[in-house]
Amino acid sequence: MSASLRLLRRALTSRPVPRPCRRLLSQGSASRQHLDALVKKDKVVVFMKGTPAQPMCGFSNAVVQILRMHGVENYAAYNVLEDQDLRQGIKNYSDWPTIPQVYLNGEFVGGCDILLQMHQNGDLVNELKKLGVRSALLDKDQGEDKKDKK
Ligand SMILES: N[C@@H](CCC(=O)N[C@@H](CS)C(=O)NCC(=O)O)C(=O)O
Ligand code: FES
Repeated sequence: MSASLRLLRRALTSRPVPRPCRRLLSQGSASRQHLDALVKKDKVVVFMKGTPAQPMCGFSNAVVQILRMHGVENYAAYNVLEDQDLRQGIKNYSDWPTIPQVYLNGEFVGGCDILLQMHQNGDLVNELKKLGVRSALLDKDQGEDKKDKK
């Protein structure tokens, strides 16, 4: 049987093509390409419920407050409550099941528990420093160091 006949027979006899996997083929706000661009566009990116000015969930609020403690106010925040494709898409993208999600320099860092841990163990100050994002806490520590040395 010729190759083209074989293809034709397969097309006629095969079962219906399954629905495309949304995770791989989703378009628009949930496509991997779009999300890749979003997380890389800004040094600090947060996917959250609500906005930094009006968080709609305690977990998202915790991330906003931790960043605020570090003097980080000027970051890209995306409200997943306004876009259900984005809400699911970002979970698929990071393979992390919950919101909020924090990205530093295009890298997924974690949700509010991880950010809190990084805040407590000093990793967040260091990461922000590496990114060239000034941390108010770092400034404060250095100010206190200088005072101590006087
Ligand atoms: N322990 C999590 C708390 C976040 C969490 O549990 N988020 C839930 C409730 S807001 C969530 O995103 N559920 C799925 C959804 O709402 O899409 C963290 O560290 O970020
Ligand atoms: S919206 Fe209910 S716990 Fe976040």
